[in-house]
Amino acid sequence: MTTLVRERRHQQALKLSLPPPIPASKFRSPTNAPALSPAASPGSPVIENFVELEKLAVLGHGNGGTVYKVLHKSTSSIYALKVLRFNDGSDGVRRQATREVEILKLVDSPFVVRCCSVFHNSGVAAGDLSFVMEYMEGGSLQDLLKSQKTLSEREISAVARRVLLGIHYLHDMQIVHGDIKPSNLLVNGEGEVKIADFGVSHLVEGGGVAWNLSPDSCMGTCAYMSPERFDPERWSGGDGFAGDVWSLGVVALECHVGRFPLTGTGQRPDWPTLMCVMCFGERMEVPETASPEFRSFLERCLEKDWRKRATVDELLEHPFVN
Ligand SMILES: Nc1ncnc2c1ncn2[C@@H]1O[C@H](COP(=O)(O)OP(=O)(O)OP(=O)(O)O)[C@@H](O)[C@H]1O
Repeated sequence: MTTLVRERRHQQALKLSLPPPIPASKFRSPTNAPALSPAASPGSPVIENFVELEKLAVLGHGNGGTVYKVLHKSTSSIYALKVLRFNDGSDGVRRQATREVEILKLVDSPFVVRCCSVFHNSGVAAGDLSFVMEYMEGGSLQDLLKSQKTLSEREISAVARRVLLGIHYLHDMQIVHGDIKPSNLLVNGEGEVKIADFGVSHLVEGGGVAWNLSPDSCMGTCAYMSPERFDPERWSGGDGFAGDVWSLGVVALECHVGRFPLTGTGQRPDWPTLMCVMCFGERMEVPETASPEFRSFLERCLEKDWRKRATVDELLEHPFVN
């Protein structure tokens, strides 16, 4: 039996690419018709049979699943394979998987990690569901922060711009990502950041998103969730879209300070602590070490009242990302 070991990445410092600004208008796609099958990356084959893949290493573990580095034998191309396992009673994981498949079938953007194929019951584990995805060899922004601790404002600006373009694309398709956080922002070999993981995403059908949230139902971390998701009564619900902007603000601030920014040093971002941060005090503190443009960007993302928070369109025009 072969034992797969977790791949050791980042032995050399990873560099984020700092591309020249991309005109936002280039990626506006209000009339984009959804694709009907999972999007393959341009030029890459659709993988039709699971046996064409050979597992090489474990890339990471998430809620209910494992991600492997795999080789597509006939083309010698490398992909990432995410396997979600359904044990008896794991309704949450099943719901997550169904949602993820529905949404992956719709998306095709340079700012979103591409899914090439989906397999049901591939035999990796009982009742599993597997996604073959574009391999992001730089790992996640979380991995990058572990090795580099902080990013420069130029790097944060490049990350924020790509995430905004990705969120813009998704929102145009009425998709709320709902889980923007460092471990869901992946980096490819060119240092480009893309959005991944649609496990808690929603397709909005009129009237916004009704999140069913409680400390128990919150899958993964709640740390990047917006005030209106924590306390819908106080903030009158929210439309879902503004929550992605809040999460981006938390991520950008984390890249600057080098640790989760909404709680004190060493304090766990658990439900009661976060609830206090969201409910007390009017404004989020942004550090004076940030430049005026960055401070202004953060303040517009971290506006507690979602109706006053910046929209993605507004942020795409903000000097910090231009
Ligand atoms: N396409 C990919 N290419 C390379 N590495 C990946 C890819 N997708 C995921 N990974 C790695 O696998 C890890 C686990 O990913 P997964 O999406 O299962 O969970 P997560 O986002 O870390 O956590 P959660 O399930 O709580 O959202 C990621 O943190 C990342 O390091």
